[in-house]
This record gives sequence, structure tokens and C-alpha cells, in this order.
Amino acid sequence: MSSLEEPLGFDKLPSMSTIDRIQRFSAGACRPRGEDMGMGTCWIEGRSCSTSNSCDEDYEEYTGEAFPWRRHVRDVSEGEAFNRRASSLSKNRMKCRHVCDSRYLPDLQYRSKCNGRGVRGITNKFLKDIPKFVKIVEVGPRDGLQNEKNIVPTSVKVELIRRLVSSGLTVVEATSFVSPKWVPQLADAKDVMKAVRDMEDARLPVLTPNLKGFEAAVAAGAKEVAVFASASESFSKSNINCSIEESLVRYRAVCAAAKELSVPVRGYVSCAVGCPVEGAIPPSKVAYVAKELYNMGCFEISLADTIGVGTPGTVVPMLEAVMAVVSAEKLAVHFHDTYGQSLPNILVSLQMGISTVDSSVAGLGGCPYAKGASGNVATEDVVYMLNGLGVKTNVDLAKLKLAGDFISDHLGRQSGSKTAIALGRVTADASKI
Ligand SMILES: CC(C)(COP(=O)([O-])OP(=O)([O-])OC[C@H]1O[C@@H](n2cnc3c(N)ncnc32)[C@H](O)[C@@H]1OP(=O)([O-])[O-])[C@@H](O)C(=O)NCCC(=O)NCCSC(=O)C[C@@](C)(O)CC(=O)[O-]
Repeated sequence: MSSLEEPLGFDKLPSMSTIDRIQRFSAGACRPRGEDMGMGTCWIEGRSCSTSNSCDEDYEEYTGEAFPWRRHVRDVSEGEAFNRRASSLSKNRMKCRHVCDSRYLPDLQYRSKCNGRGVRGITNKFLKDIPKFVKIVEVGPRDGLQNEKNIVPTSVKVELIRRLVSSGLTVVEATSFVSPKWVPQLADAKDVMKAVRDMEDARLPVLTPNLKGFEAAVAAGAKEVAVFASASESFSKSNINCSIEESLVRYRAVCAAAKELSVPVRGYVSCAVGCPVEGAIPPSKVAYVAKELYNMGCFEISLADTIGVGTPGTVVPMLEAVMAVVSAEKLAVHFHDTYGQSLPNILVSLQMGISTVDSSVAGLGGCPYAKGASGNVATEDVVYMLNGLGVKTNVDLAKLKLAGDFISDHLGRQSGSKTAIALGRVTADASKI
């Protein structure tokens, strides 16, 4: 595990070259792998603890830190102390050091905490239900760019998708086959799809509001689509110009056509917490729409806090209601970050067993029909948090940040990701060393 993927102050970094740091940011470069390092098990105590032996060894090194996930980077001068501790490590640990090198010492300190009896209970209580792997659905090229004032050239969209896929994201929502009169920003859907359709290693779903959009998407090479309903009548009307029930009729037709062609369909429920017009939305309404989408054949239902008003206090009851009718493994969460609540909302969703999270590189996004809503939670911030929790995503944070820099540079503004900004500062500092 790269310590730079975890919460810490960049002023505490040991000296090293910029390139070293960039490599350390990368989840792929050195992530905890329970299977091959024999250490991921203590990573989140309670989910798995590989060998009681190693835990006992570490127990002696317990430093009494209250929050085991808050690791600190040690200064290089602490190398000697590290070497002493390292010599007592088990074989598996040696393997880890071989892969990660001594700068990953903070892991040792962390692992030691998993043996503190009191801390173990606390860690177990809060983190035991968190999945080991989270699938991230990147929605930046669609949800992000649909809201840009200036239309982004097709070539930039294609390059963004390429970069996102090469960062390890396996699902990247590419564009929407909607009316160009309604969303002119994505009027080039056909060209985008044609350019990316043969991209390997990723699924590239597209939004389709009706059969016309579905047919156009398939003709352009889309192999997966998404339909988008709402739990708010007002939002349904303003977003897709029909009632909830009318939209469900359209989506049944899309699902039936998709089934014929074996095209998987994802379903969205917008306004799953609140609506810009109607205010709070009853969880039972969200559950109803989610179940309808699931019953018509959607393989996954993404619950969207379109205007980003949810907090864990409103998200938990909403999820509880939906999970009573659609199981957690078929659900995804989609948070806009208007009030900065996305990460706590994602955390409680994970604790409730959800393992698919939508996010948008550089925090791009917003819905043209939900005024005041800000972008989605930034993918970089989600990956950083998941890395800190020891949850795998297979996303390389360094490459992801570069994809975010690419689109932010094009848009001429700073990234909306706090992680990307912080990592950018670290890199800038490193260049002065
Ligand atoms: C649904 C419609 C089309 C209804 O729009 P409408 O005007 O009611 O449709 P219509 O059937 O009367 O057709 C009007 C015109 O649109 C054309 N048309 C009809 N369908 C299509 C199509 N698929 N592709 C291209 N063109 C289409 C149709 O051919 C016709 O063309 P005209 O004869 O006037 O030249 C329109 O309201 C629309 O496109 N809405 C899309 C809105 C949108 O994309 N919103 C943002 C995405 S949703 C979202 O952001 C929420 C989400 C998913 O991110 C989750 C969250 O955060 O909440």
C-alpha cells in the first residue's frame, strides 16, 4: 500500500524523486494484496486476519494510536528502527517489503493495530461489512460533460475515455443517445461511440431515454446501455418530458429490445433523496421505481442523489427501503457532491453492503435539468478513500489523476477533486527538492 494513497500531510513525506512519488500514488504500483502478500487480511480486521502468529508479533509493536487507518509516513531517518522491526516480520511480510520497499513501513505500524484487543473491536464494528472490492462506474465523459457550457470536441472526449480506461477503470459511461436539442453537449454521441467501440478492457455503457436512442446506440456500436427514471414526478417531467409511469413504459420497451440482442441494461433512479422542486422524496417511492427497473430486466440499479442533498441520515433509510426489494449486490450509488456529503454517503453505503459506486473524474458533472446541483463525487477522491480502507478497485490513482488533469486543463479550470489537488501539490513540492 502506498502511503500516499492514505490520509496524511504531504509535509511529512520523506525525500524522494517526483517519479517515485507518482509511482507511490498509484494503486496498481503497490496495493495490499491479501493473497500474495499475506497482509491484506489484517488490513481491515475482522474481514480476515491471515495468521495469528503475525498478529501476535505485531501486537507488541502496538503504539496505541486511536485510529489505525491514520498512518503517518516516517522519515527516512527512521530506517534503522524500521530495519529492527522488519527483521521480526514473517516470511509473508518480507514478500511485501520486497514488492513495496522500505518506504511502505507505515503499513507495519498499521498492521500492528489490528492486534490491539480494544482497537480490534472498534475496527471490526465499523469496517467489517465493507466489501473487499468495489466496482467504480466512471460517469465523467457522460454525466460530467453533459453539463459543460462549452461543448467539448469529440477528440477530447475520446482521449478522456481512453485515459480513464487505461487507468484501470473497467466501466466508463461514454455518452448519451438523447435528443441533441435537449443536450447539445452530447450531440456527437455517434462519433464518440464509433471511436471507442473497439476499446478493450472496459465496458462503455451509454444512456438511452427511449427506443430511438437505444437503436441509435446499438447501431453506433454500444454493447451496454442505461435507462434513467426518476423517483420525482417533477424531475421526470423536466428531464425526459414524461411522467414516471410513462418513462417505465418506455424503459420496458428498451429492456425488451435489449434482451433480444443480449445487451445489458442498467437503470438509474434520479432524485433518490431529494428533488429540486418537490424537496424530500419518500424512500418508498425510490424503492418502487428501483423494483420496477429491476423487474423489467435492469441488471443493476444506480440510486442517484441528483442534487447532492443527501447525508448518511437520509441515505441510510433510503437504502434500507430499496434493499428490502432489490438486493444490495444489484445496487449502485451515485452521489453528486453539492454539500460535500458524497464520501460519508459512500462509506455508509459500503457498510450496508453496496459494492458499486458511480463517480466522475475531477468531479465533473451536474444535470442540465437540476439547477444548482454540482458535479459527481470525484473518482480520485473515491479511489483515495477506498485505498485508505484497503478496498481494491484496480484503479491506478496516478494515471487517473493524469486523466483528470487532462480534462481539467482542457476545460481551463482546477480539478474538482481534493485528492487530485493535494497530489498535484505534492508533485509540485517534489520538483523543488
Ligand atoms: C427523452 C427525450 C428525447 C424526450 O423529448 P421529447 O421532446 O418529449 O421527445 P419526442 O419524442 O417528442 O421527440 C422530439 C424530438 O427529439 C427527437 N428524439 C427523441 N428521442 C431521441 C433520441 N433518443 N435521440 C435523438 N433524438 C431523439 C425526435 O426525433 C424529435 O425530433 P424532431 O422531430 O423534433 O426533429 C428528451 O427529453 C431527452 O432527450 N432528454 C434527455 C435529458 C437528459 O439527457 N438529461 C440528462 C441525463 S439524466 C441525468 O443526468 C440523471 C443521471 C442519470 O445522471 C442520474 C442522476 O444524477 O440523477
